[in-house]
Amino acid sequence: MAEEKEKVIEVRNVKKVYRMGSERITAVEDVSFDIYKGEFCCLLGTSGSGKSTLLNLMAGIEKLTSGQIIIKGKNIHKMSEKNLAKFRQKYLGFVFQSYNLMNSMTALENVEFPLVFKRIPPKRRKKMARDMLVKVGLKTRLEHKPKQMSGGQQQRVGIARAFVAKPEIVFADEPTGNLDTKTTMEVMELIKEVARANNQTIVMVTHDRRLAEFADKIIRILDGRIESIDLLNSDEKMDKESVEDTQEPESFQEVAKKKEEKKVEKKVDEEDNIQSLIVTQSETTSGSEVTGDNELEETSAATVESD
Ligand SMILES: Nc1ncnc2c1ncn2[C@@H]1O[C@H](COP(=O)(O)OP(=O)(O)OP(=O)(O)O)[C@@H](O)[C@H]1O
Repeated sequence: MAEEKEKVIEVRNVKKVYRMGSERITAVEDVSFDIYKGEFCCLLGTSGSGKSTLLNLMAGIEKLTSGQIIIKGKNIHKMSEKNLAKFRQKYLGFVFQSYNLMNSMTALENVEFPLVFKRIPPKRRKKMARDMLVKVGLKTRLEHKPKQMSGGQQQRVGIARAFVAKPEIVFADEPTGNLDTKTTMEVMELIKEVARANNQTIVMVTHDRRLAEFADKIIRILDGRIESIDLLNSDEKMDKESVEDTQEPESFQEVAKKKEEKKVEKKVDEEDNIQSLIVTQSETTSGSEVTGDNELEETSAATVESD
């Protein structure tokens, strides 16, 4: 719940239309809402409802068709690419379903990443990255590379990376979509706890209404429009009876649970999994900004390694 009523994100009459040949797909239609400092806000909807598009618009990754997105008083879609990139580095953090870690780098180096942009001296940023990894329970995995860690551990590294520079806002797109039920709950608790400790604002996309219950505010998206906005507090959880099922056939968590029940040993090749998901991620996110950020990250990776 927001402790101060400072508006950090204002979404005003936002519309996004994709053009595919002669076809026009309206992914987001006339969406308006506000998010306040310290709020944990969830965009909840079925597959194809437009929630990821909305998140990407809010992060400035996708271009608007019309409307406005104001973050910390700035109309982000009026910024130059360069200023937007700087703005993102200063105020925003990201957690992705596919972790998006650099496979050639250790956990420590991955978490140092955003601190390089902030020009924090190597010794200090190493300490900050280390402290953050300890906080997320990875004290014994500092020198491990992503493929030497489980999915849950990799997502903890992803969370440490997103939060280490203490960004005011963290965007998370299905952050637990690739994890089993137990790890999902641990990761959700972790995100919530870290954000609470620093009064950070979270905007999370999910199709899973159980995960939405971690939020203070649930914005339900249906066919690109807002269906409802619910405010929750810790004592007042969503009335499951009144909540319309999100109609997702089976979440990753449900599948994982069933497999656990049947005592099926599941060995996932993490490296292949991450690579294919990263490809999916880059296929689903469009726009030159994404490419720009990746280039930026590659550049800074070299900086980390050369320090
Ligand atoms: N780059 C694109 N080009 C054309 N249509 C797109 C593009 N990205 C998304 N869409 C369409 O916009 C709509 C909303 O997609 P979006 O990815 O935002 O939904 P979502 O709710 O996040 O779904 P999911 O949970 O499956 O990721 C869908 O109909 C989708 O097919």
